[in-house]
Amino acid sequence: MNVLIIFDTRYGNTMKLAKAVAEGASGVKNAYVRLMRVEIIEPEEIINKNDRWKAAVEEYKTLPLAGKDDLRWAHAIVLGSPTRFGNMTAPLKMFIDRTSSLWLNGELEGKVGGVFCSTSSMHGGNETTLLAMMLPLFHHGLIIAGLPYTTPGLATTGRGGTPYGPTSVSGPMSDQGPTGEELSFARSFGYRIATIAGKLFDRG
Ligand SMILES: Cc1cc2nc3c(=O)[nH]c(=O)nc-3n(C[C@H](O)[C@H](O)[C@H](O)COP(=O)(O)O)c2cc1C
Repeated sequence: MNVLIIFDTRYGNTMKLAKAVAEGASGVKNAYVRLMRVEIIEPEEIINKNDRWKAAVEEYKTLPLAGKDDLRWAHAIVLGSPTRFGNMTAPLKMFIDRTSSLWLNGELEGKVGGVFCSTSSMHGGNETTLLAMMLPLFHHGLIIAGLPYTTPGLATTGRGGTPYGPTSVSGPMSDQGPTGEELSFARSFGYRIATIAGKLFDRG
């Protein structure tokens, strides 16, 4: 069974969450995991002006670009994004907006979906970004899974981690974390997504 994780990042926080989601998903028997990126739309000189963007984007660029065939390949599709004004980033939205042909044919219907994100502030879009990312997944007919409150620490977290999906709160300089607990939520989420996809699709 195939798990596709597509995400965007600039400071690297969402990338750390994405790797933890991938790690969790990989722990499920018969799970094949692809960690993929979307297009970078800023000019290189803008990225290079910020040393931390530059370092994170250098690593991000080594990941393969996601395309429509990857979406077809997947039994579970997980989207991750930094929060931008309470919403996902433009490059991730642009990627989604190019999937109309799949939507027309209902090609993604019945697959498992999930979302994760990173914000600077606790209440600056942590949950709205997750909900916004769910909307196109619903339009495509995916079956959305979140993170249940039996996940250790979720009911008491003072930072990231929501029942809608894992998150991190990176602070005003975007340089804090993800914490060990935020990463453990991301791993649990990846494991859960792959487990559900396995139950629905694994015939092995
Ligand atoms: C243009 C822009 C808009 C942002 N908007 C928000 C926001 O609405 N709420 C928030 O908490 N953080 C906001 N941030 C901060 C990022 O969401 C935060 O730094 C996040 O951790 C970045 O994730 P990344 O490390 O994966 O790039 C914004 C950052 C930028 C550059």
